[in-house]
Amino acid sequence: MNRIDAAFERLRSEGKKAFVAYVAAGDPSFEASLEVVKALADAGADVIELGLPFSDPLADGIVNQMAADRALKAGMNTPRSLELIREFRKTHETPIVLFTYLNPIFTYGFEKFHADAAAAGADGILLLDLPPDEAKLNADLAKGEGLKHIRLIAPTTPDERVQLLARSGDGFIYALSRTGVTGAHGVPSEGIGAQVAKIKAHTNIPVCVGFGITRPDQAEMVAKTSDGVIVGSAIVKQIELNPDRAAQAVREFVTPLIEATKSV
Ligand SMILES: O=P(O)(O)OC[C@@H](O)[C@@H](O)c1c[nH]c2ccccc12
Repeated sequence: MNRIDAAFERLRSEGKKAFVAYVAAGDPSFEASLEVVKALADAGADVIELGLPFSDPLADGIVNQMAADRALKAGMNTPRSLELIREFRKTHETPIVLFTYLNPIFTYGFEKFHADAAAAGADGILLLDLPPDEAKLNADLAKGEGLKHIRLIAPTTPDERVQLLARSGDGFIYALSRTGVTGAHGVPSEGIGAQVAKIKAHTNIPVCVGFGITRPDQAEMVAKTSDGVIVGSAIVKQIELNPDRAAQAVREFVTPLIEATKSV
């Protein structure tokens, strides 16, 4: 069974909510990033969203932009990102969603990318700038390789597209807590519960919420009204601030966030 499905099945049977952690592959270096990803898994993250660094990350705020930049400067690219997953898989089974934009995988080659990502040990893909209407090829390739195709739904997504996205969703739905780019600005509001309910009217797969979650009290609030909490920039900021002890800093930072998510 796909590791993402297995993780959510386990969480459902335990009555627990998911903690999904995002970092950029190769930030601040290949070796340090591998330690960070392992630290996230060891701290209890249920799913790791691994960003394949891209030079023009249009949906990312400054913290994630700088992380992608650090990774690219350290020599990260698509083959090295897949290599990082392969290394991680030697010791860990935590599911990995490979997040990126269309350009890097267009350059790499769609077919080769899906096949190589699956062979490396990825479990899902999230292609930010690929709308569902244009996604047939990638969705079919993902399916053929046993990869979950994760869909994003924004607060501004019109109702008929919420339905389309929710029904074509696979693994879990990523619900954005607000509009704009990734980062700490703009905290999630209680209104997110209504958005999650709207999505759940069309699908039985889990709905996780991300964007702007930085503190345990926010994680707890979001966990109460959804199936999982996604945190990115706040974790990435720890890498930025502690490049020489990134894994340890990340582990210390996520532990209370995971506890808050699991307290619900
Ligand atoms: O950084 P935040 O606000 O905690 O949001 C999660 C986010 O970083 C991660 O899921 C992600 C990284 N880049 C993205 C681009 C679009 C959507 C989501 C993402």
